[in-house]
Amino acid sequence: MTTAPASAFPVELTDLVREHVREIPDFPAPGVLFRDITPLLADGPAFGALVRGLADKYRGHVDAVAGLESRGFILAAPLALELGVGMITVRKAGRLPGPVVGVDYALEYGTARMELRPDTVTEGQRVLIIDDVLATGGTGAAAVQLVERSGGEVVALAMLLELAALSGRTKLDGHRVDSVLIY
Ligand SMILES: O=P(O)(O)OC[C@H]1O[C@H](OP(=O)(O)OP(=O)(O)O)[C@H](O)[C@@H]1O
Ligand SMILES: Nc1ncnc2[nH]cnc12
Repeated sequence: MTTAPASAFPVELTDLVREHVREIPDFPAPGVLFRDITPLLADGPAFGALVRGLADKYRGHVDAVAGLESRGFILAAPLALELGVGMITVRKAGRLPGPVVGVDYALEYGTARMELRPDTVTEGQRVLIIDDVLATGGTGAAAVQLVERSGGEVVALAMLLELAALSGRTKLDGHRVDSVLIY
C-alpha cells in the first residue's frame, strides 16, 4: 500500500489555502475539476500569509525562485522579493526572445512547451521552482530539465496544490516536492 504524501507546510497554512480555493467542475474541459486560486489571491491578508509561510521554509536555502507561467508567476514574484533573491521566468513557447532552451510535454488538458533563457540562471545557483498546481507533473518536470540544462541546481519544487490522483510526483522522482495542500 502506498501512503499519500503529507503537506510539507504547517497545518495552519494548509487550512488557510483550503478555505480559499474554489472547485469548478468541468472547467476548462468536461471531466476536469478545476481548482481556482483566485479567491486566495483576492484576499490580501491570506495572500500575504501564504507568501510569508512559503518564504519561512526556504529563507537562506535558495539563490533564485523560478516561476512557471502563468499562475506560477503570481507566487514566484512576491516569494522572490520576500526571500531577497531574483526571479527566473519559465515561459510558454514563443514569448521569450532567444537564445532559449525548450521542452515539450503533455498537460492534464492539452499539450505545451516551456522555455527558459539559460543566461538567467547562473552555474550552481540553488533554484526553487514554484507553481500553483502539480497535476500530471509534466510542467514541473519540464521546468526541472530547463533549470538543470542551464546550470542551476533544483533545491525543491514548491506547489500550492497537488492533485495526488494524477501522480505528478512520479515524473519528479529524485526531486524534493513540497506541496501546501494535497487533494
Ligand atoms: O502538472 P501538469 O499536468 O503539468 O499541470 C500543471 C500546470 O497546469 C496549469 O498550467 P496552465 O498552463 O494550464 O495554466 P496557466 O497558464 O493558467 O498557469 C498549472 O498552472 C500548472 O502550471
Ligand atoms: N485541475 C486543475 N485545476 C487547476 N489548475 C490545473 N492545472 C492542471 N490541472 C488543474
